[in-house]
Amino acid sequence: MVDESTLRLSLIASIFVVSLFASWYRRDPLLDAIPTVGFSDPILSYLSAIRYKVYGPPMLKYGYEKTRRGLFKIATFRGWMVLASGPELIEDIKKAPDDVLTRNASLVEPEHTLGVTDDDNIFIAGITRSKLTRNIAATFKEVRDELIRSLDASIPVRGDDWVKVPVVETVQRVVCAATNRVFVGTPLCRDQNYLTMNINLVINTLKLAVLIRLFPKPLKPIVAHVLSNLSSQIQQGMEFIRPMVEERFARMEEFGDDWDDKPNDTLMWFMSESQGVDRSLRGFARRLLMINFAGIHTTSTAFTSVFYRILSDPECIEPLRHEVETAIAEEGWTKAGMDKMHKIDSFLRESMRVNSILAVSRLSLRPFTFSNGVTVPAGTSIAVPSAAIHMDGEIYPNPEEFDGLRYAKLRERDGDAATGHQATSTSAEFLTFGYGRHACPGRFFAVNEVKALLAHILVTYDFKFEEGKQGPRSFIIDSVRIPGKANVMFRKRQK
Ligand code: HEM
Repeated sequence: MVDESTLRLSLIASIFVVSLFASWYRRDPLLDAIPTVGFSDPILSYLSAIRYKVYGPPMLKYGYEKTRRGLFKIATFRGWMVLASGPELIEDIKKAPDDVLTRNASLVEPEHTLGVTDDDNIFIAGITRSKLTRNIAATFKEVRDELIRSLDASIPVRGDDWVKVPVVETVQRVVCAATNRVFVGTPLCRDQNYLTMNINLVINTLKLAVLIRLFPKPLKPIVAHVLSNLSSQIQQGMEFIRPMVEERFARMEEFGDDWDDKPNDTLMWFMSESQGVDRSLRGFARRLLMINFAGIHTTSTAFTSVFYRILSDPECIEPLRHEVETAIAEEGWTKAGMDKMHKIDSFLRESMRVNSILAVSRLSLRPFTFSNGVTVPAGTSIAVPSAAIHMDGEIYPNPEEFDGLRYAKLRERDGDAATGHQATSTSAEFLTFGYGRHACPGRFFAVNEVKALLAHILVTYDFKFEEGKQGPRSFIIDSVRIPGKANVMFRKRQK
């Protein structure tokens, strides 16, 4: 008897083999005009695709240096990826309308993995850009309360003793709780099962996306249907929010747009602003999963990476503490206080600079012609090799050196009016948050949260890597650099 999982695997393997052959046939001569890093031959290009999985950043750097400010292509398991650099070509991508270059078919295949539609995407980005960002100062106190509450539970320091804390898992939980304080409020943001669901969602989605992406478009829904537990995920999300949604709808019915203790959270914004889009419980659950997906893992990764850098260079700790204490003395624990922390901001931006790999990933829905006259066919992945641009010595002096104060010094030189050096600033030369119309709308919230967490840890604890251990090696999952796991020793700060 063949069991069900063997049958599923065989089905997937057969679809995969058929689609590989199909994609060899589908090579478009338009792409021949673009230089290749690795093999151009359709069959050997699969070797390059394997190589790219292991040596992505050096291959991007090689292509960038060979074609400076031009185009090159690399074979990946989902076909050719065209890499564009230089301000003009990046501007071309930025200006292209969504029905020509879409970001929806992005790395995580949101349509298949999270069941997210184009309308959902536009709606979520809009709420993040307007409501979430405008409420950063107003919700700061809640976010900070939740950060502290969650840290206290995860770092049980007593007396002067050191305690060992697994950083990656702890940061994910703390960030998830604090962010969800603004997404769904209390008590749900403290429900450990709810947090676990959202943390696992990222990992499950990434794993599923890696598989789905191996298949051509027509086969993706079939593969997703066979492998995904999407409907049970959404169902779970619905059960968590059902009582809140029912109660809030009842209030809206009774009092209209406003009532005394109307919550100021993302679920409420979703409910109040959703005229013309799906207003079902399922729709709200799906969008909450999506915004958690967009915000939790990204923010935790950004925090963990910069925290490891600070741990690796203990001499920077005192100046950073001093900055926090000065800013808090002037502004208190507020968003204005966070805005005064230029050194912390600079460390975070520098950490994001050195960790970026690919940016502005798009898929061409129609043939797309760059301003240099080169056309790519419909169905081509296009991206910007940020790993190479962020390491270009003409843009960043001593690019290989991690200089935590790089941007703080530039801000001091250029004065406060110069905004281009802040962690949230995007440009064709700093691409961690993307660039243009779709640049991350959650970046202002995320940067503020990372700074609040870092500032609190700096002034509350002493911390160091375990005796004899150093920062763990990061690894790459599909163009995203993930910090490795490590234990960090914490104790109450000794003044
Ligand atoms: C350090 C943390 C974060 C990083 C590094 C990050 C990075 C990104 C990147 C690279 C994009 C794609 C941009 C493009 O393709 O041009 C993006 C899009 C997006 N991000 Fe973030 N993000 C972070 C945090 C957040 C948070 C906290 C939220 C929401 C609470 C969020 C919501 C979104 C949304 C809704 C989009 C889609 C924008 C659109 O399609 O127009 N992100 N983010």
